[in-house]
Amino acid sequence: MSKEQIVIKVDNLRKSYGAFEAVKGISFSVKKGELFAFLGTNGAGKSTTIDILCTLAKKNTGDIYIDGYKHGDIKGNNNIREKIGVVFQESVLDERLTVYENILNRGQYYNLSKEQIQDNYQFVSEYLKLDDIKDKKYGALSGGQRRRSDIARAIIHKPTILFLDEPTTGLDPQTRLFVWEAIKRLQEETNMTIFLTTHYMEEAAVADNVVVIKEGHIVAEGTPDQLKDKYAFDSLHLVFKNTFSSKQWFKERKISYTFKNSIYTLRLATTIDAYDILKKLENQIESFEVIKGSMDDVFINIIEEKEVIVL
Ligand SMILES: Nc1ncnc2c1ncn2[C@@H]1O[C@H](COP(=O)(O)OP(=O)(O)OP(=O)(O)O)[C@@H](O)[C@H]1O
Repeated sequence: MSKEQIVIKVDNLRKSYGAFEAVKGISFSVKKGELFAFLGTNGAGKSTTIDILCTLAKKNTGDIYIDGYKHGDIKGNNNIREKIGVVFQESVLDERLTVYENILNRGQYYNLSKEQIQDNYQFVSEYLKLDDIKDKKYGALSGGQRRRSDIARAIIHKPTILFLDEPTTGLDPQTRLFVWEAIKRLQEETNMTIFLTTHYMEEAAVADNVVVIKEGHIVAEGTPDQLKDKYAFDSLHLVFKNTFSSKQWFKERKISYTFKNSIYTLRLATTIDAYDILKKLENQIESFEVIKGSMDDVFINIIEEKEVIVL
């Protein structure tokens, strides 16, 4: 299937809790097979939006299409549930059952045949490496093992779209990497669309597309590179030898900088521009560091409403 096919289309979605409007008319679309990162500060409206898309909560107004099905009526919502898998922040597996039993039960919920469930189990077990935990009770698992089981359960019916609400929060770095690699493999090898919320910007940095919401409004969207161009910058940090009159040097050349804790910071259009400056100053420098603009900068600058002007 074409990468350009739209699998999620949201138009002017609104959701209120009583008098409080949590989602204030957002519109966006997600293409088939992409890793889509839905970002925002705590309370921005991410979980509310996911709950609505997954048919677990009602919207107030707005049009939503998921994998071609219209969201909102019973038939459309039932069709949508067949096409999606969801991993919530809080686990929904039965603590008293084994991993295998939990996943099998879920397969039965989708009316899959025994053979189909077995085939699909092999598929999810390979991606989430379930062999060593298959017969363990879910309640006895570590946080990382639970996450692997949660994801496996969510994809036992091989959905078109997998919704992941902060899938790696609370995991140690090694487990986080393991879970993350499984998610990326699912996307790349099976063309599953991944709809992700995360507070880890290094995960957002490898997304195909990013939407950032703040207080229920979309405040930025684009590819990570597009967002970096607009909201982040590369910089050069310089520490000079005591003998060098650095401020005078910059003033004469009309170069802007910030100065803090003996470090001069210069904004760069690209990291290569550091080379020219370093060559001119090579005998005066005590130390230097070239720093690439990151998704952390992007997120902070978007939330603080600072667009970056490269000097
Ligand atoms: N059931 C509810 N009743 C009333 N207000 C709610 C309810 N659920 C969420 N809210 C409010 O709606 C807003 C959006 O919440 P939501 O959980 O969607 O944010 P979020 O972006 O997912 O945050 P987090 O990153 O902390 O998970 C918040 O102000 C929250 O307090």
